[in-house]
Amino acid sequence: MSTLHVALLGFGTVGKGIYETIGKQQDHLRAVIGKEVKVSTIVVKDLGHHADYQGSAKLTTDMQEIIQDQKIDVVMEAIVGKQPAFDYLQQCIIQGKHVITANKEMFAAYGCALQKLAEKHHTKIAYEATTAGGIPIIATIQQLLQANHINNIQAILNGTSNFILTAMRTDHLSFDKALEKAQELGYAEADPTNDIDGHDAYFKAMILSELVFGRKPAPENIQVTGIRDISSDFLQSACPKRIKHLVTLARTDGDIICRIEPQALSETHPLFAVEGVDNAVHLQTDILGNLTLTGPGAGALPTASAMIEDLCTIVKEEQAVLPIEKALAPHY
Ligand SMILES: NC(=O)C1=CN([C@@H]2O[C@H](COP(=O)(O)OP(=O)(O)OC[C@H]3O[C@@H](n4cnc5c(N)ncnc54)[C@H](OP(=O)(O)O)[C@@H]3O)[C@@H](O)[C@H]2O)C=CC1
Ligand SMILES: N[C@@H](CC=O)C(=O)O
Repeated sequence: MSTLHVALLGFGTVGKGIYETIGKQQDHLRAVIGKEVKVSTIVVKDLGHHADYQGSAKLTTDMQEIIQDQKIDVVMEAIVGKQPAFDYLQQCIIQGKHVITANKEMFAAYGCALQKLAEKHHTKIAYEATTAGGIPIIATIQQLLQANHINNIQAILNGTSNFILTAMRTDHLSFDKALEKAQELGYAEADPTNDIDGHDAYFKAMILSELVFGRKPAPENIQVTGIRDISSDFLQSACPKRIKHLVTLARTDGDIICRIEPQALSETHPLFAVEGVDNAVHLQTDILGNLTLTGPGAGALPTASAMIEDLCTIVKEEQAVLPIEKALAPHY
């Protein structure tokens, strides 16, 4: 049986989740894609953070060990920020490697450029984990858009914010205590201001906008407010409504509008019951009608799930294309 060689970029909450899940799911992966999946190299920033590492993959800080290794088929990226992630992934694609990313900040800025580069080099780029954690929202939208138009999206896209708002309302935790808990559970970003000030939800909204509408909203049509100033008293006073950190993305009169802000939702709203770390995306489509997907929006395993699903899709798409290419090849 042949081997699929995988490299990991990042070995924090998400990187470790991928590594452990690939290890545990070997038999299942072998059955699904017909290959042994081997993580051969892991790139981190500081080896000192990994003194207790005992895995079999090589741990290094030198990205060239991935880029120059011709055996590596797929690079799964889970590091932080736009750079050096964008440069690293460009170099991987140029070397013919497939790329899977969870890095929404980088992908919101450079997703289109990476997709074009991947097309040019006949490689694949997958980004399910960038948006709504483990919910297969990117694959669902890609499937839906073949026949439908989506005109309006309402969503909860930040697990940390939803976790904090829920814990403050139901467990009467202070804002700081709830944030601390979200950090311990691996939900929050390295810099949690991205979560609580709405930047993380903004990155995800931009990724959805490019996918659904083919472009981002004009800057004057984007409004972002986080949850930093919300108090327990305010949450209680809104009852029986619930305050949710809501993303609204809509096409109106040729413009795309994006609003990200706390809103009081009544019991009949499709996102009213989305609690804790869960995310949800409510789509209004022209043919299907309304569709709501809900599920874990952050954390090691939901994110690993999204990235390993991407891995399987990439391998299966390759396997489907190869026989066609062979059949189309000239016979001499
Ligand atoms: N946590 C979550 O629930 C989710 C996270 N994401 C995204 O996944 C990515 C990773 O998140 P998470 O695992 O939580 O973050 P962590 O902070 O837990 O881990 C980040 C990892 O990236 C490594 N790293 C950072 N900068 C560099 C660099 N310049 N070169 C090489 N390695 C680097 C760190 O190395 P070292 O260990 O040496 O410090 C660490 O291993 C982020 O982009 C995040 O937005 C997406 C969906 C969900
Ligand atoms: N920090 C993010 C992690 C997943 O994208 C969140 O809380 O949603």
